[in-house]
Amino acid sequence: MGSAPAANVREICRARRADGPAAVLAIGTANPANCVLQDDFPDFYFRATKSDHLTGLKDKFRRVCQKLGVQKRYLHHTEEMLGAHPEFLDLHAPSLDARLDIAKAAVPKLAAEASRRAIAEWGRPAADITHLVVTTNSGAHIPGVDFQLVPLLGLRPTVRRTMLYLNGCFAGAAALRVAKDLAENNRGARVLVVCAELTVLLFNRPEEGCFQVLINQGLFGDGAGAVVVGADPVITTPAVREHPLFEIVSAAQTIIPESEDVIAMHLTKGGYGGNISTRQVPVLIGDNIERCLLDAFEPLGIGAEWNDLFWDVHPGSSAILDQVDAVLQLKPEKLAASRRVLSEYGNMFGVTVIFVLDELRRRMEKGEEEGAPEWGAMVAFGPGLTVETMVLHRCVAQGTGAAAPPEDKLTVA
Ligand SMILES: CC(C)(COP(=O)(O)OP(=O)(O)OC[C@H]1O[C@@H](n2cnc3c(N)ncnc32)[C@H](O)[C@@H]1OP(=O)(O)O)[C@@H](O)C(=O)NCCC(=O)NCCSC(=O)CC(=O)O
Repeated sequence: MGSAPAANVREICRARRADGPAAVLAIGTANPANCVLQDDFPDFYFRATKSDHLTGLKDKFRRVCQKLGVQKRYLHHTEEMLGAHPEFLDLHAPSLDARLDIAKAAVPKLAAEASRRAIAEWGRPAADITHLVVTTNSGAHIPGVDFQLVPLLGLRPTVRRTMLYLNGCFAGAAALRVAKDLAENNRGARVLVVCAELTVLLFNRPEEGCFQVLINQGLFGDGAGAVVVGADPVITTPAVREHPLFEIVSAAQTIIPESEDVIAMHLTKGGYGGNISTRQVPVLIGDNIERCLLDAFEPLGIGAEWNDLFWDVHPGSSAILDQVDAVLQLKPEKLAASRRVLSEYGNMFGVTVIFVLDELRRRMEKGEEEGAPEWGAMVAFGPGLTVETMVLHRCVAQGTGAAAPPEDKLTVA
């Protein structure tokens, strides 16, 4: 077989790339049924862990719970489940296998629920998904959630899967970044991004002197988010047309220098161990966020008037959002979507930015996003201290805000 001249190979590569930018075509979310109210949670938590005698610690936990910006969360684990696993209440008992078994069964189901919603909104058959990018911190299985999702969703066995484990809270943004590259470099690709988290690996009994346990129990929630990403929106039939919501214009990731131990977690025999330097995290984010944003926006020639943008900031806690507000001098409503998601669902690791994107879309459709900004930023934080930055462009609404592309931007499959 003769080799093609170099120029032809370049042509072939070019022809395989999409014409336009990757865009968010649909979003789906899901949570477990078990809803816990933050006001009731200290009573539940200290009762379920047989720790009611630690009255001082319970009072402290109550104070911490009030400071996080969370009012409600959804948790897969229930009092009955904890009752069936006394080993979960002992920081030093081996419980990893049991926790992983729970995650193995439950994460794919929750991930599938969010995915089905995204695919239904997208309007095309699941078999049209060409690539699957799945991310979770809740599990360590091979084959993983990505593999389980293929039959659960009716995806093709040839769907090209990428599984991202243990990316902490930047997992959702990282998966979207990967999806952008896949969509733009494979003409016609339709990438399903799925992010799912359960906190059963984090659950532990309160202990004097262990502040991290209090943060883990008070802040994090369970959920799944799914996004269909693709370039060059398509009309498959007159009745079915893709509706891009946000174009993903650029995506970047940065390590904050000397931050290796700021957020560090690892699997232990008792579930997740590790530490989040809760006092340092907001400060470091405040010190670095503007530089990350300037690096993202300046090359695009977009002015850095931060109040002219819409914002999807990972709501790590209200202290983090307050710091972002203060440094960027944002108007109070600018982080409303992030604050609402934190309040209603807690910090769901990488899933949270997908919920915020969904909330932003809803606010835009209802005309609640002041000034209807065209450009926006997604900012996510995670281990080390890593910052993911994404520049988004809202696809301008036709009438309702349910964004539809102009006819000349549509291609027919
Ligand atoms: C922890 C906080 C809620 C504390 O809030 P404030 O600072 O406003 O309140 P505060 O100083 O009065 O603290 C409330 C109580 O907690 C205690 N306290 C606070 N920080 C502490 C610490 N690091 N160690 C021990 N105790 C601590 C205080 O002494 C006080 O106790 P007393 O009441 O007894 O006096 C906040 O600092 C915060 O939200 N930090 C960021 C949280 C975070 O890192 N989120 C990211 C999650 S990770 C993520 O999102 C990404 C990922 O995982 O990848």
